[in-house]
Order: sequence, then structure tokens, then C-alpha cells
Amino acid sequence: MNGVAGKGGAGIGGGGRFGRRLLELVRPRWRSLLRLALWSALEAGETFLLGYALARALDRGFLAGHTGTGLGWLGLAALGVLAGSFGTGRVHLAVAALVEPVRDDLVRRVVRRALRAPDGAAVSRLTHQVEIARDTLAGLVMVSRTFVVTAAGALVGLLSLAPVLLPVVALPLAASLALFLATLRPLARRQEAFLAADEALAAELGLAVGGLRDITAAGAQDRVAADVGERIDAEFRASRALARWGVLRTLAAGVGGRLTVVLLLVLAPWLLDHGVTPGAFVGALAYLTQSLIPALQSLMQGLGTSGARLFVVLRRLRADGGRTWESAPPAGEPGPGEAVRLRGVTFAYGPGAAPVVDGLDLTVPHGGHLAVVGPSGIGKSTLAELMAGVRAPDSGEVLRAGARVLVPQQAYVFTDTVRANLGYLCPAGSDDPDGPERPESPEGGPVGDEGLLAACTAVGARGLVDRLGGLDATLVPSELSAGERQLIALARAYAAPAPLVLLDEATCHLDPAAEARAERAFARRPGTALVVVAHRTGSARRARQVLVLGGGGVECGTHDSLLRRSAFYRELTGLHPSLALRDTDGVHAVAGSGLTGDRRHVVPHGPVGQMETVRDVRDRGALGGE
Ligand SMILES: Nc1ncnc2c1ncn2[C@@H]1O[C@H](COP(=O)(O)OP(=O)(O)OP(=O)(O)O)[C@@H](O)[C@H]1O
Repeated sequence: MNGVAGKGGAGIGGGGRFGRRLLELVRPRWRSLLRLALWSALEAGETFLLGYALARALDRGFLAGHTGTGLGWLGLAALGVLAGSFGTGRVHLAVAALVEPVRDDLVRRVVRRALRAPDGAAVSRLTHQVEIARDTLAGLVMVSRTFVVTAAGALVGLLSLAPVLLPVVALPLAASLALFLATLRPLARRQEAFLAADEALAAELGLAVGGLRDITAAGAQDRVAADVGERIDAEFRASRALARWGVLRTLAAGVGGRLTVVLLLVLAPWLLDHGVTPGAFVGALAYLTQSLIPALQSLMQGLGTSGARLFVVLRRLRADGGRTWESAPPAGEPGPGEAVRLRGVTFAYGPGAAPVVDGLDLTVPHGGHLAVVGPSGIGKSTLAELMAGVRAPDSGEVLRAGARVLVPQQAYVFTDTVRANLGYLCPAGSDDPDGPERPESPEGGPVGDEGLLAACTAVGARGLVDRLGGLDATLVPSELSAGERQLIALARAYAAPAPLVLLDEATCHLDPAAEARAERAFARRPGTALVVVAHRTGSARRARQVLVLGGGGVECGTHDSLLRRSAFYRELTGLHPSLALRDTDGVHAVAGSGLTGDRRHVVPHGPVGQMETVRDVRDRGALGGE
């Protein structure tokens, strides 16, 4: 998520910046603005007449015994109301002409940005934030305009009636306005925090909904529900904080307005002694209660709610963390040529637990092929999950260049057609020309039936698919062996448009030849970085680099170099250094302080050098003692 509250001190209190942003929005529509100003002038006339005609009606009409004159002034005020209402009708049209194009412009920007860099928060931006921007801009234009028009009409009226009335009425109102402006900045921060929480919730829900099948398959409902629940709580807290500041602001505005009326009434004898006529006094009271206070309160309401909202929404829509859309680099990407980079990654299962991964630095380049080996329970799967983003590090960061697919040991298949099972990670994995736009395969072409079959052939699953009856056949999970399920999962991963493939013992139920074929297929797939949590030494031998976990830390190198220099690796694989054929090292993945965890001695087992721990073997009664 992007920056939240209090970031960069660019709150709405920076009125100049807000004004500039508003101006930037409305400047291209100056004709609409001009029309707005002209129609607003009619309303200013109405405000002026309200107090002035009332004062004259009293002083020269009713109080002087000339009822006709009084009624005449009141009639003039009524005409002013009619003219003002006509102006108000036109004003609404002018505001719409000003605001609707702004909304269209924002929608265009959001859509363009979402197409370039899709994320879950785009939904919130389109459906929620753009509408907020449109409504609040309209509201803001209306209340600011009304305030300016009313203030102009009322101030001219007060001056015309008796200049001494001007400071008595205007000064307290100005003070109240200033006091209110001081609350705007904290309010804007709360507003921004609320929107950030809203985006975070939208993104979390988007992820959860998109991955419902995976979540169910992996039994992760509770974890996902807890994550979503956390976001909902955060949004609730943010909205409560926002409401608290809203209440404070409303109190300030209400008290400020009402006190001005009290002041005028208290000063009434003094004013009447200093040349203010009773009519002028009533006129001033009318200006205050009928025009100025309502206009001021609307302005405060508008600025406090709409203004803060608009400011924050524009910041979030137009710039993330202060960077404009155009110049923002894609966030969290590794360096050029790198498929995934881990920087100082530390992870523990729980706050009190010893870290399974501790300060690990690791880079896998595009086209790289890394095998991860180590004794059982050392953290290989945890590392794969961190690289895939299934788990988030406690500290450090994992940067990936694009999509990734993690194939776990327990292959997930479901009752549906073979095509649906294979194309599951390619949302429109069929040749239906009317179907939705399809993702591109790593080679650049769309993934259709041919692509799915080619993936099956590559990983050695074509025979199985033919036996099942082709892509249209129904796949019944219980009718497949564990190895066959793995073949389907491997073909699915191969067809997926993901340049980073992580196989976590994903071939453990295949025979060594089938395993070798599948791994080679991924290693040769163009533009693919392959990480294999190795089950057999063959996987390590095939990889360009091997990451060894355990034995006091981590080591990285080629299979051959590790055989020569690492006793732990020899022990792990059960191979002799004389089996090292090549003479290259070229370590490019380096661990920092390394992985820690439950270290156990490892013994070779079986003709293919399967890696098993002493405890594993002891459990089967083959070996005793350590
Ligand atoms: N969900 C979990 N909660 C708590 N601890 C866990 C969890 N998953 C794994 N661990 C612990 O983290 C450590 C690393 O586990 P991990 O599965 O990553 O090891 P591994 O090297 O992949 O093991 P194996 O080769 O047996 O699959 C182990 O000590 C394990 O007990």
C-alpha cells in the first residue's frame, strides 16, 4: 500500500498547494467558470436586497407610518429572491459543466494507470475515489461560490446601512473561520488514513476473491479471514478517528456562528446610540442569520469534509506517495536481469520462535536454475514460500520481477475438465475467440489449447492427458495417482504466464527419469527462472547453482564445487568429491548471516541418493543412533 497518514506534511493546511491543485483542475474550463460567476451575481443582488430592503421597509415604511412604502421595499426584496432563484438554477448547470469533465478526466487517468500496473486498489479508485472527487469538487465549488456571493452582497449591504455594523459582524465571523481552518490539516490526515485503509481492504478482498479456489485447496480460510478481518478493523478505526475530528470541527463552526449573533444583540444599545437605525439593525441581523451564518457554515462543512476529501483523493488518484503516475517506477522490482532478489530476509513462525530464515540475501537471475537442498525441517519450503510471496518476511524484502508459480508437493487438482485443470493459472486458457483477453505465455503468445498440450508434452504429461481422453475429458482427482496429479500440476505451471517457477518437492512422486524430464523442461523454458526444492541429488546436479541450508549456515555454489569444498554437502548427498566433474564455481547467490534452524545430521539413503535425516531413517528402523 501507499503512504498513509501524516506523510510528507502535505496536508490540506498547505492551502496554497490545495488551491493550486484546484486551479489546475478548473483552469481549462474557464468559460464555465465565467458563466458561473455571472449567474452568481444575481444571487449576490438577492442577498444585498434581503437586508437593505428590510431596513428601508422598516425605517422609511412601517416605522415612519408609510405602510405602502414598506410593502414596496418588501416587494423589491421578493423580486430579488425570484431573480436569485433563477440565477441558482443556472448556477447548477454551470457547476455540472465544470465538474463532469473533471470526473471523466480522472476516470481516464485511473483506467490508464490500472491497465499499465493493475492492482486491487484500482477498483476502489474507480468506484469510490473518483466519485468522491466529482461530488466533493461540485460541493466545494457550490459552497465557496455561495460564500463569496453572500459575503459580497452582505458586506456591501452592511456598509450601505451603517459602516459601524461591518466590524461588529464581520470580525467575529472571520475569527471563527480562522479557528476552523486550523482544524483542517489534522482532518485531512485522518481522511487520508481512511482512504488508505479503504484501498488496503479493497486490495485484500480482491486477492482473496481471486484466489478462493487456492485458499480452499490450501486450507487457508482462517488465515485469509484473519487478514481480511484485520483490514476491516483498520478501516473501522480510521473512520472513527475521522468522525471524531469531524465532530470537533462542527462544534467550532456552530459555536463561532451563534456567538456572533449574541454579540450583535449585546451591542444593540451601543449601536443604536451611534447612529444605527432600528431598520439597519434588523437588516444587519437578517444578513447575519439568513445569509452570512448559513453561508459560513456551508463553507466550513464543505471545506472541512469535501475540501479535505478532495485534497486527499486527488493526492491518491494523481500521485502515489508524492510521485506522479507518469514518473512512478514499478514498486518493489529487483535489479535488471534478476527474477527474484531477497534482501536481508528474516522469518520466524511466531514472535517468540527462533527464525527459520535469518538475514538471507539471495538472487536468482532470469534464466537461472537454483536447487535448494538441506535436511528435513531446515526451512526449504519456508524459503520457497517466502520467494513466492505466500509468506511475508518479518524483516528484509523479497523483490520479484513479474508473476510466479509455486508448485507444492501436494498437487492440487479438481473435478472439472482436463483443460480447466491445466489452464487454471491462465484465466482464459482456451481457444474461444469470444472469450476474454488471454494472458501471454512466457514466449509471448497467448496460451490456448495448443499451448496447454505443448506444456503437457514438455513436462511429460501428454501421455497421461491422452489416456484421460484429451482436454475435454473430465478429471476426477481420486482416480489419479499422486504422481499423475503432480504431472497435471507441473503442466499447469508450465503453461502459466509466470517467469518465476518454484517447485517445492513437486516431483517427489515421479520416478527419477520423469522428474529429470520435468525439471529440464522448466529449465529450458525461455525467460524462466527455476527454483527447485530438491528431493533427490539429481535435482541438485542438474541445477546451475545449489543453495545448501544447514550445517551451520548456508552455502551456495555449483554442485561440483560444493562436492569439493563442503563436507556437509557431501554428507547430505552421500557423494564423493571424485564425482565432481566440472571445475567451475561462479557463486552468484550469497547468504548473509544465513539460515538457522533445527540442524540434523543427514545420511544418504537408497540408490538414487535420496536425502533423509537420521531421524527419518531411524523412524523406519533402518539406522539407530546418531
Ligand atoms: N506453519 C508452521 N508453524 C510453525 N512452524 C512451522 C510451520 N511450518 C514449518 N514450521 C517449522 O519451520 C521449520 C522449517 O520448516 P520447512 O517446512 O520450511 O522445512 P523443510 O526444509 O521444507 O522440511 P521438509 O524437507 O521436511 O519439507 C521446521 O522446524 C518446521 O517445524
